[in-house]
Amino acid sequence: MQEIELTKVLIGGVSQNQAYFESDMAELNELVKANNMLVVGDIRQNLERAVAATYFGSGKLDEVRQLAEENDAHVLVVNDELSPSQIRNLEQNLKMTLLDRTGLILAIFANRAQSREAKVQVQIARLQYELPRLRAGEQANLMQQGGGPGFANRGSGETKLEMNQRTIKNKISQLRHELKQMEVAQQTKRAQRDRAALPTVALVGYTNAGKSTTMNGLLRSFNEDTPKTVFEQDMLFATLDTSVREITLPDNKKFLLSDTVGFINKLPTQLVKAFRSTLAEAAAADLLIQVIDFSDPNYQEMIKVTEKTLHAMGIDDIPMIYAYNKADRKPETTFPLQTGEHDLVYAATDPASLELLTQMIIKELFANLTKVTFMIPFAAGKWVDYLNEQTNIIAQDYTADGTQITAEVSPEDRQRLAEYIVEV
Ligand SMILES: Nc1nc2c(ncn2[C@@H]2O[C@H](COP(=O)(O)OP(=O)(O)OP(=O)(O)O)[C@@H](O)[C@H]2O)c(=O)[nH]1
Ligand SMILES: [Mg+2]
Repeated sequence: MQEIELTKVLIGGVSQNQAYFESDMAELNELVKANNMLVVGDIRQNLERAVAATYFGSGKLDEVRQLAEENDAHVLVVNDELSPSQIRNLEQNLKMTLLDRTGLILAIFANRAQSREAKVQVQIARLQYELPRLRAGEQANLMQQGGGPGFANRGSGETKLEMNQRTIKNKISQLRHELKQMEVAQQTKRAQRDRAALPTVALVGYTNAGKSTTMNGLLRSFNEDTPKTVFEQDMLFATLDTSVREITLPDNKKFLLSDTVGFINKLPTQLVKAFRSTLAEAAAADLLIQVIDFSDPNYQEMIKVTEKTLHAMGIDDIPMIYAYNKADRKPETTFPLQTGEHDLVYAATDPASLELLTQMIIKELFANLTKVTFMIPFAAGKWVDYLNEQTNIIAQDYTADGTQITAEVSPEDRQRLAEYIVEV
């Protein structure tokens, strides 16, 4: 197989003595890899604050220039979001292409987006990012993305830049409109599922924590025949779309499980907004499972980032299980182990762990089920089917008057079938 030549890049960051600077830079390295580029050098500077005009100080810039030359690198990726003028100044000063952390994350998302919805969301985020960063030379690029201005010559005094800004703004509102329509379709689907009254669980958490692996583990444990598994990979942002699957437990209890996009420190605000609808599944869930990479020394910071992001998306007040994953990578750690009412230490690849996680999910979702006996007349036979499909049947007898069924039911079902109750 032919080797693909990866673009060589330098990564750089200014540290203000932040506690998490090291792991932040390591993460930037992973992000660069996820964008199919190769890190050939690393530049760091300790400063009270980044230099307003050029991010790095002038001595550091000489160092960057030299390192770039030695390693034949033409791209510099920096660890923060830069202002448009910082990017311009640096590009002129270094004669290199500049990419900031936000631009890099947006590029990864753009490459990975699969569904139409994810693609539109990412495109909106990218256009919003580009809007204040427009330069005269970028017309061609925008025309390709935006499909042309479409409304030439509005007032002769207008500059090309303003024209372009209007083109982008127009494109953004057009895409938003498109997204809205997709959201309506999604909501309809969700409403249909709600009618089926299945409780829903959403896996959330930092990128690469093991959400998809946990989802696949649960699917394989219970749905042997058709494990429509999801994509899992040791790479940041492997998952960009929400996938929902139904899980049926051996006693016929059912719930919906969804896998969602991962979060990251300094997730571009444009993307936080853009992914609100992707995360609508999580917002509507009865239970969240926050998957945490317990083997990462930085896991506590990752929890904070996850909670901050959830909050920014308006996802609060949903019960949450804290699932400390990858315990198999910590030799001193016993697992599976429930360490609190809502906490467990586990490994997504270990069947006993998945069993414990399942027990905790059941406890949260089905605690309010009660055993009820119904007498369902033949004329209302559809409810016999319903109970057999949706609940755990304890006993079932066919009598001259109809079907007598004892089942574990939710308060909603109990109310729905109240007229047929003979015993509780
Ligand atoms: N050793 C070990 N590796 C795990 C475990 N769970 C997940 N992994 C690995 O961690 C990597 C990331 O797993 P994913 O399930 O793709 O992570 P994710 O949270 O879905 O990540 P994104 O979709 O990128 O947000 C993969 O290489 C998995 O094989 C575990 O329990 N133990
Ligand atoms: Mg995933």
